[in-house]
Amino acid sequence: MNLTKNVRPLINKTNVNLIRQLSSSADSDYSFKTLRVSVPSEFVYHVEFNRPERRNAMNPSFFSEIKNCFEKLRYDPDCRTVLISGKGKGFTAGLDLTELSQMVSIDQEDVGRKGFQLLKIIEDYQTSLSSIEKCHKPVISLVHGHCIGGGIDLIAACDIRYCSKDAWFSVKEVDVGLAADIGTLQRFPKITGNDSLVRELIYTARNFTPEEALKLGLVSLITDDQDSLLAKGLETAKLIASKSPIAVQGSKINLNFSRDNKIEDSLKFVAAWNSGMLQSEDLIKSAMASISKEQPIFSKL
Ligand SMILES: CCC/C=C/C=C/C(=O)SCCNC(=O)CCNC(=O)[C@H](O)C(C)(C)COP(=O)(O)OP(=O)(O)OC[C@H]1O[C@@H](n2cnc3c(N)ncnc32)[C@H](O)[C@@H]1OP(=O)(O)O
Repeated sequence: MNLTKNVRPLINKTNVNLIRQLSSSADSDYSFKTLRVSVPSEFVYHVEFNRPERRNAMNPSFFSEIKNCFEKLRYDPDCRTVLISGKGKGFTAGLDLTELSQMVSIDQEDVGRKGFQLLKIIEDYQTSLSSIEKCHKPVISLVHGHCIGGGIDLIAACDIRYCSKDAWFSVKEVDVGLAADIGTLQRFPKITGNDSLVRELIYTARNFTPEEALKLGLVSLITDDQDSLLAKGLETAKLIASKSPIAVQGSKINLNFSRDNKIEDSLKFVAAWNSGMLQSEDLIKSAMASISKEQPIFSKL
């Protein structure tokens, strides 16, 4: 028996365009210069890099807007999950290279003072990308075309990564004369668990393919094209958004804690966490819905 025969696909190519048309822009709190934020479905936010003419290169406005955007999303009760993608030919070309030359030509004679100014810039950029990891809502990055340098730093701070067949990746920092300093060296090895290949990719800065990214565990899905990438991302986001926000956001917070701490400490953390959260109405609601096979409706969080 063909079990899928009578199941209508949630999303297909034709209604991807419909999704684009229907997705309403987020309210004015989310208006930015380098990002476009929309709401393609209830509780699902879509953050799109919006400098296609510069291949979505990451300039100072981009870093400050990413931080503002994800700090807002963190506590926005209308948001339960976030999609990130790039407008135009690719995801992002990484650091805006015109910035790099400005950064090193800081108007200070003294090397120590120059160093402290650079320290602030690096810390600000780190804080910007860490705001994605600190956002309580699961963040799904959707990579098409190029994902270079700072792009790897950024997707490494996301929860889930999908890409399309045309994607290509490069940890490019060594080629521009620096050790990556805003997350790749810290997060990428922990995501992939293949120290040898990770080091090869970092030291050589060579391009790598979606297949290699899949084998590494950097991405968990490759789609045929950008439309199906968006469709698949939205499908996963909608599924996550239909679950208890207490359970999903608690899971993200505990996964991140466990990654950075010992098992014994993480067990203590989740025990303390759940001694509060198990008292939530979401627990009974979810359990009852499982028995009655009905779709539960959860209050905003
Ligand atoms: C404290 C800081 C920590 C952060 C460190 C991060 C480091 C990094 O990210 S290292 C990686 C830097 N990026 C690169 O090396 C990529 C450079 N760009 C490219 O290789 C190509 O442009 C690309 C493959 C992305 C796209 O190629 P395509 O043929 O499609 O387009 P182009 O004609 O090359 O580019 C179109 C215009 O965009 C400008 N542009 C592209 N990338 C950047 C960039 N990274 N920074 C600034 N501007 C960029 C390019 O100059 C073109 O502009 P125009 O000629 O005025 O049209």
